[in-house]
Amino acid sequence: MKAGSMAVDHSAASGSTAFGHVLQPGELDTSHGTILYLENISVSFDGFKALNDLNLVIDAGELRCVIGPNGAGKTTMMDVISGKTRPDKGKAFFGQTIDLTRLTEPEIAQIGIGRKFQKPTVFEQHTVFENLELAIKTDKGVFASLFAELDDAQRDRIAETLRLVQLADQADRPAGLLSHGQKQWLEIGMLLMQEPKLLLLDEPVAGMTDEETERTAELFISLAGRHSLIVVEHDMKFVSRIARKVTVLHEGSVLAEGSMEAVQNDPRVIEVYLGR
Ligand SMILES: Nc1ncnc2c1ncn2[C@@H]1O[C@H](COP(=O)(O)OP(=O)(O)OP(=O)(O)O)[C@@H](O)[C@H]1O
Repeated sequence: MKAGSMAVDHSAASGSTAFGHVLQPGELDTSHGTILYLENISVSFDGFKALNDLNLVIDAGELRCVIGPNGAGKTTMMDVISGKTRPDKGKAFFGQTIDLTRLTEPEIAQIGIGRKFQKPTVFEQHTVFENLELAIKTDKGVFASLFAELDDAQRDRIAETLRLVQLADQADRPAGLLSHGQKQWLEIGMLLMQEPKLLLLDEPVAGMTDEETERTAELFISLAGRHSLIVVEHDMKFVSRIARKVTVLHEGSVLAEGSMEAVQNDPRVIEVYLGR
């Protein structure tokens, strides 16, 4: 059967893209160019609105920086996207069709949203290579995973990821001996083994040296396009280095959005955040 006719046969049930690829139910549909769509999201904690009618649209392949003062709602926003916190109201869609508010945290990780928290959580006793190996085979226990044979494709993927996160020369070292920055890259590598479409990165360069920060900037720029990234960060030098579009949160909603230059010169942003 030709691809075109398949698209016609199944589109009513599962949707088809502009290029005739047939989407299975639950598969990510970014055919309209959007990977994440948040509309009027509100989250309250004991009556306090941590998010207040938040709207955010992220394009497929985009690298978006999110900044804002302490308590602006950045972490809460990441919690909503990753399923850790349920919004009181609003819409949250991954691609055109996947309603994130109906999925659990593990289901959201499974469909391709990978989250990296501020503190690295690698397996310190295991080597860098083994950490990536474990990340590939999360369905098995640690010991079963280490004794199961990797196939050639999996070995190639680990080698490619090691190169990408600049740890190829550290592959056989225990992860516990890595620098703080290297541990962060390893954890990003572990996330990449899951082939996420969207990466949520919470203060990724906190505690890094200037050189590590610069290498992280290069890494994120190289990941954009193939992945979409949302980076929450207070380090403005880093944000200026990687930013295409910046979203400024304040009191649970978007205060400003645009190029780094535009938000830096926005008097409202200067007043609540950058001028402090
Ligand atoms: N589980 C919770 N219970 C009660 N209040 C909460 C909870 N989580 C967050 N908050 C409050 O919601 C507001 C937003 O917090 P959030 O952590 O999202 O801000 P943030 O922008 O990430 O800040 P920071 O830059 O300091 O990390 C804060 O006032 C915080 O105290």
